[in-house]
Amino acid sequence: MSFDANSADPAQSEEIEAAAPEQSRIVVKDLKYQVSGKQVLKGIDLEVNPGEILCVMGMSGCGKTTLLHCIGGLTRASSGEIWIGDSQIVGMAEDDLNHVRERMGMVFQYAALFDSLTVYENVAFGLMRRRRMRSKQIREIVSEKLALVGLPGTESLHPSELSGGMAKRVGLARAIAMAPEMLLYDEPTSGLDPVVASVVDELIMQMRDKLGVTSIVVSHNITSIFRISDKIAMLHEGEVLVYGSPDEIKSSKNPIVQQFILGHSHGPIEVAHR
Ligand SMILES: Nc1ncnc2c1ncn2[C@@H]1O[C@H](COP(=O)(O)OP(=O)(O)OP(=O)(O)O)[C@@H](O)[C@H]1O
Repeated sequence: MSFDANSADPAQSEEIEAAAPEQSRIVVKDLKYQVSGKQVLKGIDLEVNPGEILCVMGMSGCGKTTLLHCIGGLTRASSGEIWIGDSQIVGMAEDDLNHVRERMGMVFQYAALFDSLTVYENVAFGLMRRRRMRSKQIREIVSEKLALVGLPGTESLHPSELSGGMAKRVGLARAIAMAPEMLLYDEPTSGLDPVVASVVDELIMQMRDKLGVTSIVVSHNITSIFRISDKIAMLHEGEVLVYGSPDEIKSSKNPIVQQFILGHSHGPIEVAHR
């Protein structure tokens, strides 16, 4: 599978070139989220440099998805700051937040496709709503993105005809069709066999390497995390337990970190060096 950034739609390429890299820096300061009397996020501090991949790992229920949804503007944090470039989105008015959301793509844990729509209509959904594009142009983008995720020619299928892995990849095609500056992934490889998981890993890295996309990936997949990340944060009970490069995390002396890595790894951990 290959990806040719030059073959991307010209309108999209212009948009990417126009986007200042600093505008895709993500900074989280003392972020708190409380719901039903429970303090889910207890003061998170994180930073993702433009064009880097941050992987967020941690035990089930530690707050990873909540953090991702706060950053993506889907969940309103209780307090603290989230900077997307020079926009601080905690407490931001809905209209302004919509503009920031348009710069981010979300890949959801369960694909979140519309069951009544075809694959084509699912991937084209955002393009038809947000851009004044000719239908020929939309068809070309959809076909290009489906090929990119390894699903060429699946336009006419319905979600019920897709395997879980295919549905995830359609979800990814839908997110990248919008040429986002930032991509937020929730468990992009869960439920996928190792071969398809490594294809998804490659795609995430291609989005960084070819298009400079800034990414946050919530994952339990240790092999994948150490393969793709520039930085890793481990959350524990709503707090950042450790944050650093893959090498730093791998050599952390923290027993919770070591236990998590060993318990979730299915072989030797390879740290990729760019
Ligand atoms: N709207 C909500 N109402 C009540 N509890 C919530 C809500 N949102 C999150 N929580 C609670 O916050 C905690 C963290 O949830 P979250 O989904 O962020 O965890 P996670 O680390 O992503 O877990 P997993 O790895 O299992 O997906 C959980 O205990 C969850 O039940």
